[in-house]
Amino acid sequence: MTERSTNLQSDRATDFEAEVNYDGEQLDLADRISLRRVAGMSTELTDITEVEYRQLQLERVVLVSVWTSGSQVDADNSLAELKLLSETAGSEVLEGLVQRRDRPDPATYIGSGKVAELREVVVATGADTVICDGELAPAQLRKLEDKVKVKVIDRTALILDIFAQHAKSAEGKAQVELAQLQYLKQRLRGWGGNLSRQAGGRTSGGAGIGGRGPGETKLETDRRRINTRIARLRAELREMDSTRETKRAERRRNKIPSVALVGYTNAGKSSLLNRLTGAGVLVEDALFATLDPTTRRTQTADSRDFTLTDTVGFVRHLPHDLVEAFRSTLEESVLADLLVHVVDGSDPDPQGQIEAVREVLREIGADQVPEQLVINKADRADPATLTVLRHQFPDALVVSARTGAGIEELQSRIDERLPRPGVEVQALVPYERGDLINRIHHEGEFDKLEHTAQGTLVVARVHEGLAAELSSFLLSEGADTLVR
Ligand SMILES: Nc1nc2c(ncn2[C@@H]2O[C@H](COP(=O)(O)OP(=O)(O)OP(=O)(O)O)[C@@H](O)[C@H]2O)c(=O)[nH]1
Ligand SMILES: [Mg+2]
Repeated sequence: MTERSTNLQSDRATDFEAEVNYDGEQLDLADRISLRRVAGMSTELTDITEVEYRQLQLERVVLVSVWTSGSQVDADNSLAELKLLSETAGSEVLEGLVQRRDRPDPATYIGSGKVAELREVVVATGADTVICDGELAPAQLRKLEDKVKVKVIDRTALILDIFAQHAKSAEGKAQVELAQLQYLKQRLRGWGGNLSRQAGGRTSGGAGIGGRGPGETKLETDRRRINTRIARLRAELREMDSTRETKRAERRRNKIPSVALVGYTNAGKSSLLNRLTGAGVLVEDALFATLDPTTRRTQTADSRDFTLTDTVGFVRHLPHDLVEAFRSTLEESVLADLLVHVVDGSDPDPQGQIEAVREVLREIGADQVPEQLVINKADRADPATLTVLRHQFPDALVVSARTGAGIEELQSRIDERLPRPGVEVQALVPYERGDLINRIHHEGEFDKLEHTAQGTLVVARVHEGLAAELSSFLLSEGADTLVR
């Protein structure tokens, strides 16, 4: 990975030749492409043996990226991230190649000279997969695959695969499958051409990709079946969303303020949730460890309740299909009273992460929600980077979920920025209504609390609902003196 392919060319040339001979023409291309069913299709649609999905057996991979803009450092960071993503998907990264171009080659993504070099690297390293850092058109994937003679996938497919591996809840699984099917549907013709058994594949010299006659019909059938499945998944997701909506509505009724932890994948959102609430949420040094939002009820220092939700992490160029599919999950953030935007301060490009996250927030319509920036991993971040970040984002807080540094400050900042209950009340609450005092404790804010012979005398700010319940115990203006 650190070594650029250009260094490899000379000393591996002989291996390359041997491999080429061994490899022959394209005869075993079909063998290298293994297939799998789309997850979940087997139960309901047992008859769809044709709808097969290229298995991402990403075992030994070579990464390829086209560097169109930005600095060398940006290009390296981007490739480093692709490496992390690939490893998260369970593969071993053998080599990384970057090509500087104005724009990706329309035919093969990388230029033709680089394609030959890539083929050499693939042969020399014994890679079985090439992963391109971008979203490639189906025709580009196919052409490149023809040339390098191993499986070629793009960043989108890689991210979809990671999500598929990590999804745990029924909702998460349905969302991932929906996104995969959307992706597959657009590529069905292209991939069908490469994979299609009934059409005889390329080697038969037939009409090829999505050819005429029965082949075409087959693709159409597949597409229709995929559409049916998509529709069913959408309906299921709507159903699940209504359950979530019921919970949300209940929180709204109780006026419990909500905070959502958002941020780049691996920034430390789950670690912060654990720090702030003691919840035992999965923390992993892996991308997209969290796919299901976890909501915990917790309290501010003055025991006001609020909810804290851990959310799915974002990444640069998050596939649009995924954002669409995860919309209901992501909506947790749109409806929050405050976003705690967690940034990994030890990342080589925190600013880039912040920008990528804000872009997704805009896409889902959460850019209107107040945002508190939190620079995490202060314990291992470079002090110079932290200085720059503090300067650039003066309102940001610098914390470490690991050591606990800055956490108290974060707690009081959350407290400050949570919406305040709007109605000021003065009431004399009889002792048998201790439940109301308790609710003010959790849902409102006391200014004064005094135990008198007649009951508990309170001056507090509460939400309208609670104010209404307190209405029979309210004191008139004149009674103000009582509390002084
Ligand atoms: N050194 C250090 N490591 C941290 C800190 N906070 C989190 N980590 C580590 O960073 C990794 C990712 O943490 P998570 O809390 O899982 O991150 P996340 O944002 O929830 O990640 P995803 O759910 O995958 O998007 C884990 O290995 C944590 O132990 C910190 O303050 N300092
Ligand atoms: Mg997480």
